[in-house]
Amino acid sequence: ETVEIHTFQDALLQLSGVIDLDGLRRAVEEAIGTIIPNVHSTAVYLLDLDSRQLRCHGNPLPVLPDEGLIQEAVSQRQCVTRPRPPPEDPVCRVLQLSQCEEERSVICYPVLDREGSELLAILLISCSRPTQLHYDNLSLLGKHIATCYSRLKQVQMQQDGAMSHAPAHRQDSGTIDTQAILQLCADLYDQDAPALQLKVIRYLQKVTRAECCLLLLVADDTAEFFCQLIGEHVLEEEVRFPIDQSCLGHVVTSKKPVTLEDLDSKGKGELQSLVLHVQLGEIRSMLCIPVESKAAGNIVALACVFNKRDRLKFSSADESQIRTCFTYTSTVLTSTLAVQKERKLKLETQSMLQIAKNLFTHLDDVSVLLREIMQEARNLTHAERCSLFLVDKGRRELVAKVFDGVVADESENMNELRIPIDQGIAGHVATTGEILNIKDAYSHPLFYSGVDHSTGFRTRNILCFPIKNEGHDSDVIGSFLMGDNEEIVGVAELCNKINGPCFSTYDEELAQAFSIYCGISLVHSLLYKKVADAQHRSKLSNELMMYHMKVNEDETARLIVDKIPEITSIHPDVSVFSFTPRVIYDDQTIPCCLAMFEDMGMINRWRIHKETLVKFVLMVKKGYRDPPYHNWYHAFSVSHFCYLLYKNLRIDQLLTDVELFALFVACLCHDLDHRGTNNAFQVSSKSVLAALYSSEGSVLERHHFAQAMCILNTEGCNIFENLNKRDYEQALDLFQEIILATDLAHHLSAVKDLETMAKEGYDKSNPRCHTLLTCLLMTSCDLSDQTKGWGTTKKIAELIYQEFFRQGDLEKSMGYRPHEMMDREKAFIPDLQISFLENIAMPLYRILGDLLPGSECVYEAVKANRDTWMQIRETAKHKPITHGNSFDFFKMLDEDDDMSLVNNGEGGKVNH
Ligand SMILES: Nc1nc2c(ncn2[C@@H]2O[C@@H]3COP(=O)(O)O[C@H]3[C@H]2O)c(=O)[nH]1
Ligand SMILES: [Zn+2]
Repeated sequence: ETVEIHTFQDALLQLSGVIDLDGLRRAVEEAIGTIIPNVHSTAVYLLDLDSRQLRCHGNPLPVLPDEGLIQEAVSQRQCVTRPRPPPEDPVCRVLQLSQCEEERSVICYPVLDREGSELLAILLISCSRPTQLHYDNLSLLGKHIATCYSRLKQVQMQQDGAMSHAPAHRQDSGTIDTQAILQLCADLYDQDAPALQLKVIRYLQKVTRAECCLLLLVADDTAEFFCQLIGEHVLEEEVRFPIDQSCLGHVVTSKKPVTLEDLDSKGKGELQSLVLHVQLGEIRSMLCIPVESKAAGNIVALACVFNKRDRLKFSSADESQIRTCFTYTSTVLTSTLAVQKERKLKLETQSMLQIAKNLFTHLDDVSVLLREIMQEARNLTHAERCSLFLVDKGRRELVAKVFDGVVADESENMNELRIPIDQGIAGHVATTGEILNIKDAYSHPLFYSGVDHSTGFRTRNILCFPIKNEGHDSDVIGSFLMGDNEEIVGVAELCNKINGPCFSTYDEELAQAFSIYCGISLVHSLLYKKVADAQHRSKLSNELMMYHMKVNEDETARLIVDKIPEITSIHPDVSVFSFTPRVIYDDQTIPCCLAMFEDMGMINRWRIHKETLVKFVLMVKKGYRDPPYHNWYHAFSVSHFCYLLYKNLRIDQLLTDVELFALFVACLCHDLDHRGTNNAFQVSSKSVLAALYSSEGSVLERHHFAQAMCILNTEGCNIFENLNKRDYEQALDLFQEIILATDLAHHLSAVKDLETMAKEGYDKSNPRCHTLLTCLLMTSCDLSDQTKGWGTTKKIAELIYQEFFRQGDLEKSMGYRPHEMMDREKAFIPDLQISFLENIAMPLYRILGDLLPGSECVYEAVKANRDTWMQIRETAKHKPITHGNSFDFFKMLDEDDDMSLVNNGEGGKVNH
């Protein structure tokens, strides 16, 4: 697209250089070729200046035929397009169309003069499928043709006049040499504005016999003069200065010429310094003529000629020479300048894009990013050096991050360059937020030459600009608050303009744009670093944890090699509800877990590698700490109860495979890394876990889940790894949901719904029923110690209260008053247990019994334990508690074990 636009622009520029109708015709034909890529043939008829006929030199029909399609367009004075004109239409002959080329359209485009009255040209084009863009470009071309045509007409009229009134080749400065000016026009084909101006300047120097000519161009947008050449000397960097501060400024408004005599000494001085670049010597004479744009009527440039040769003064003849010259050249000049401006803009946009690209590619390294940005800034503004300081809010200092284009090495913090925030030029910019463009550093009151003295560098001029953070969290980086959300995060300094006297307003604009990019990049990069750091830290702590959880390699190897035992070989009663897994020895718990996975068909169903499973279960076991109750034995017995449900109640017919799998794995993991204190304690003691999770509730349960995920994410431990994507996502979601449901608070909030479900019956097609049932089963597993014989129940109560009282003691030491249940001075265990069983456990297993016939015995076992507690309460009433320690109660119970009343023969066997 852009390539086409450029060639079209070039084609239009060609138009301004033509000097006769044939040239115009050729240029137009070429332009049409760039507008419409698939043009087949064209014919351009132009109004002949002498015969006043529309003619096309070299065409089979040199005079425009007045019939058919052409006649239509001419009479309507509008563009006409026909898909397939009949062969007898003369347009076919003009365009040399044969009948076979049927898919071609013919465009007949009339070009009118600028007033819209006279027909100047007819463009005939045969092409396939023209688009709106083509028509728009044709209309643009038409306007250029009209301009060019009127210019040619004027040239011819003057030529005729010159021919008849004056000898053609006299180099007298009083007469206009039309041949020379025509030659100049023909030469103005350059696309490069300085080259073009050079030709005009040489011409003017010659015809006015001036030693030097200067073109001051007007930049409307910034109200500046700019100048790309002085005499024949092309400047490396254009010179710019404000129009209203120049002695020639009023020429722009008055549109009247000015001579040296009209200027005061200050004005003369200004001009003298302007021509310093060329060896001109003292200015003796000068003539300045405003150049007016033909289109808009505003002043587009000033042409100044200096020092007429032979010590003469410039005359009105010189004035008319200059004016005539610009009659023909101003259009070309302005359009070339416009093209050049566009190019410069394009370059700027490209470098900005480059920076934006850098912003993303170097986001991970702030120092590289800063260096890249500053280098780009330095290149664009042609600065010798660049530095960047960041604000250290705490110390109220500026810290050099990039100095003289070199990134400050972070390891050499000792030599870090720091300056007070309110000193020097950088300090001023940092505190005021203003951009400073200092033309002469040593004469500036804020400049501190100390750095120059120590580095040996000589600072001439400085462009210093602030870097602002707009609308970001100021905690991210140390920034200096300016009020109104505007913060200064740093200061950038560019030193010594390379190819010019000082930094221009154009450089200031660039700096402004850079400032924004720098701000965005910095803030984002630092944010990124913060996030990346946090990620690293969490990864590190995870690694550390996993390192300490490292399982015994011999044990792992043995378990992998050994066959998974038959579940019944663990214990013959392993599948009956009354069996308590706590009688299984510690070294048999892992084989038992493997056997349960195997017996439930999960290893096969989920394609779990034996090695992975072994590692996983070992890691889980290691993931438990050793508080009295919430230890690995708890997790193991909870999982065993899940196995019992599967074996005795056929829950696999109510739940999906994934749900069952997730439930069993959740049982194993549900209390991982329990610290023997409850959720309330985490919050009141402001533990790290509370800091992480208290806003979402179920603090411990969230931690148990997070720990479980750490294990799953450990190399070679993910037992879910072979699930397909859908099952995998579902399994993890369920896994989380079930672990979170082990918070008794969650269970209590669901009791109503559970009772309703028990009454209405389980609906396998209702997802809510699935959720409720899995939660119910999970809680049933969690409290399953209560479903065993008295010996277990008694032992568990001992463990639980040991844990509870430890928490109570801790709370007391921290100055809090513990809950009665956790206060060894206040708790009355039989009451508490009866209350727990009646309010929580019995209703729970009641619902289970109602939903799943076959679990009635479970409820009955809980009830029996409750009854035993009631009997004990009666006996205990007659025995006072010693030393105010409730825990001594268990000593008393043990002594009473002889009383066959409470001994069902299991008591002595429970190990854990
Ligand atoms: N008072 C009392 N609470 C129990 C008993 N068994 C389990 N719990 C509580 O029930 C909770 C179930 O979830 P947790 O394992 O996190 O913590 C458990 C204990 O707080 C018990 O025998 N007595
Ligand atoms: Zn538990």
